[in-house]
Amino acid sequence: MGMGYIATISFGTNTTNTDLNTLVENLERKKYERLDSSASPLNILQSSRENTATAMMLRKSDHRRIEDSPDEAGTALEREVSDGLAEETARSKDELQPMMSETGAEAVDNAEAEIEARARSKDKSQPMMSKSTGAEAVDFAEAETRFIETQKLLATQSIPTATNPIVMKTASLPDSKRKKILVTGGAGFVGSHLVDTLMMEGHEVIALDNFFTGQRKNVDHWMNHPRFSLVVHDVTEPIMLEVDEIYHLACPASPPHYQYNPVKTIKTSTMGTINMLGLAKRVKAKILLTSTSEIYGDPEVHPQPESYWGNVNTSKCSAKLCFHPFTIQPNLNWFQMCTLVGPRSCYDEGKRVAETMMYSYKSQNNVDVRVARIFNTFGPRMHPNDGRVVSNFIIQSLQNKPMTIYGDGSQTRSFQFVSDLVNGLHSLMNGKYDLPVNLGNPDEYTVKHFAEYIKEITQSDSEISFFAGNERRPYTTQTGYFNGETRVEMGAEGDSEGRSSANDSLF
Ligand SMILES: O=c1ccn([C@@H]2O[C@H](COP(=O)(O)OP(=O)(O)O[C@H]3OC[C@@H](O)[C@H](O)[C@H]3O)[C@@H](O)[C@H]2O)c(=O)[nH]1
Repeated sequence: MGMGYIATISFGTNTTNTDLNTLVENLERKKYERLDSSASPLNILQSSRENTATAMMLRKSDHRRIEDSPDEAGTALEREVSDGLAEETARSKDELQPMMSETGAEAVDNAEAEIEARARSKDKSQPMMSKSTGAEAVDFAEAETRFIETQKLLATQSIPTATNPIVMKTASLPDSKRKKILVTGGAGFVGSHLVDTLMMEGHEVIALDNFFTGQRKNVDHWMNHPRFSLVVHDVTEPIMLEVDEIYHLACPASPPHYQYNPVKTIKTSTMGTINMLGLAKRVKAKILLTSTSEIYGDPEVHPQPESYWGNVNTSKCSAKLCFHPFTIQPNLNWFQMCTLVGPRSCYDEGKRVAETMMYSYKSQNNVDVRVARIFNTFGPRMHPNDGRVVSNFIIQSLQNKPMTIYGDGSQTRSFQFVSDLVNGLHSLMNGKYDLPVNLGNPDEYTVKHFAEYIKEITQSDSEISFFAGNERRPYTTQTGYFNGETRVEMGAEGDSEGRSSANDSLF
């Protein structure tokens, strides 16, 4: 290889029939938990019926805790909480004690302090209540104990909700190892899975989202957790936070979503990235940008290594007349958009600028940067109306509606499972390699083949219909290693800093 690196990462979970089958199940909303592949970090989220039941009961009782009904402190809890719950709580306490994190301990300290303060204020305002009968004093002490137990439980696991029935148990980390991590786009499809991983590792996580495509329900299960914060904010506006790491994911990624408001999309990639880089510079945080395979444009090199310069459309749509369905929208002048610049320009050019910003801040301000170029990704929490090919075909086939192929279906894609992507992002952030890295799957399908495949596994009666379109681009990561490990293939000459060692393991 001529110069520098060719760094290509591939992952252990192939896009197998099993993955696709399970995705179908997800979209049918049958069994969320079965979606996790064995390589997935989510496999430690196994839902235990017992824990779910316990936590749900605790949640119920927690809602009635002391500050919610100060007049009934203790006695209400005593009446409401069943003996079964008391037993479960005691058992949970034993199980969870070794997992207690510093933060958990802090939460308990706070809870104890709060209870003391409330008890003191009760002494002053309602002396009769605390001192009149011994029975009430006992009630209060028991309520206090239960409240502390609840806080301990909260500090080590998520609260199941109707939309997220899985209990997520977290690890504990000492202060020295626990990081404060910002995930922009943290309530989105990929962002929320990343949040899960970081929370389970025991870090303090701030998910920042403007809810354009993200959804609160994706992080609902962390909402009462003492180490989690959700900030509703648009990255195009600056924000002051103190963090150690920034995963900058915020940007609509599905073509219909990012083309819906192209000006907003380009603002998000440019102003949003500047704002996050400014924050990283100020607080000396490491920052990872999620870029895209689309920065390669309509690639003439296939599959694409990171060293490829790309072939981005800078003039016009390549079709004579574009009827790409997602461009025909009421508030979009689709004809004008398709004839002035490439229909994907707002996204692919935006991400190219964002990458340039990352390396400018690195060279000029010494910001520690990482850049991941993400290829087509699917998995749980993908919105049914996401508009990307995987969810479109699955929904259409399940509903026996025509499956919409844009163009002749000869364009190719590789599809990666979301947990593999999250593994890759996490590894990239925690490794030393700081040049752009492709994150995807080397398995390649034509869109037509993929439609037939989905039709077959869903046993659908859908017709496969072809729409006029301008889609030619093939996206597939250049295959490096594909043996179940995350590896990098390196050029023999190494880079400017002298890193070489061919076939080094990256992470
Ligand atoms: O219903 C559909 C949807 C899509 N397609 C086609 O299927 C192919 C894949 O399209 P998708 O909408 O899934 O998305 P793309 O692969 O083009 O980009 C996607 O993956 C790379 C990411 O970086 C991008 O952010 C993401 O949008 C395209 O050729 C598209 O035209 C159809 O034929 N029918």
